[in-house]
Amino acid sequence: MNLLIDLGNSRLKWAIEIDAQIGPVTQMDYRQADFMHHINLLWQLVESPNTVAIASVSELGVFSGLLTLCQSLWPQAKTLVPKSTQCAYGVKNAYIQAEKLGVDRWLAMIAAHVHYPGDKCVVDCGTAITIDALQASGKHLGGLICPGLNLMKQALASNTADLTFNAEPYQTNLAIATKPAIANGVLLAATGLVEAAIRQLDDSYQLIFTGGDAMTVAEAVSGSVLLDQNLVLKGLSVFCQGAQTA
Ligand SMILES: Nc1ncnc2c1ncn2[C@@H]1O[C@H](COP(=O)(O)OP(=O)(O)O)[C@@H](O)[C@H]1O
Ligand SMILES: CC(C)(COP(=O)(O)O)[C@@H](O)C(=O)NCCC(=O)O
Ligand SMILES: [K+]
Repeated sequence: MNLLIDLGNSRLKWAIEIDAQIGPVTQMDYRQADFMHHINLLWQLVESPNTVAIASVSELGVFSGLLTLCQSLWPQAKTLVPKSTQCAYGVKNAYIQAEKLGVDRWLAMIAAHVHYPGDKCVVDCGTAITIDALQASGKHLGGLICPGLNLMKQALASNTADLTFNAEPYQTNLAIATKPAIANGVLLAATGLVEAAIRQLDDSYQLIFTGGDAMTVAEAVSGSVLLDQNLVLKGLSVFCQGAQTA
């Protein structure tokens, strides 16, 4: 049994994996004041995992706090902290400095390569939206980064006098009031980015969406899309299996 932990810039996602099957995913806001207490209570109910695998693109403090907690709860567990490298599990990193690629992007690409055949374009709609093109062979062609939906709305709210953050439903029509104008504007910024990226690629590339806003953005993108909410956790699972057979 393994514990898989994905620490993004907004949320912590974790799940138990048994025999390469990932169980229900728990999502938590780690910026809440009682977060450490809360996760401690939840993890006390988890029987000792063989491996704890952590992917973090978040602040070092949160990551090391979680690592310390895991080590105190399950001292026998092996800790796995995958890093982006030039090549792993058949995927070849396009970055000039391989280690600079976000490890969540790296894990999502590895999972996409292992679980889906053919050329693909992985779109992670989290705090940031990231896009990575990957040939069927595993060759990464490169990627793009832009602010995610929440971040775009926050940027407007923080840098203008009259705009406020809102939770208006996302639609694609032209709006006749401020709140939907913002919501629909940021959604179309995201879909426009994805559609512009996919236009640079051959028709063979399949879009695969993951991340908290995957459904929202995928629904508004034209063409065929696949949705897999757990690509980063699935990438961690690949690393756990690899470490067990190594
Ligand atoms: N309950 C929620 N709490 C926080 N963000 C949410 C929630 N539901 C959807 N979201 C959206 O999901 C995004 C975070 O997605 P996620 O994949 O968890 O990001 P990250 O990996 O960067 O932490 C937020 O920017 C927000 O737009
Ligand atoms: C681009 C990211 C901020 C995305 O983070 P997320 O939205 O998943 O929290 C993260 O993958 C990161 O910090 N990457 C390092 C820079 C890069 O990938 O080029
Ligand atoms: K992420």
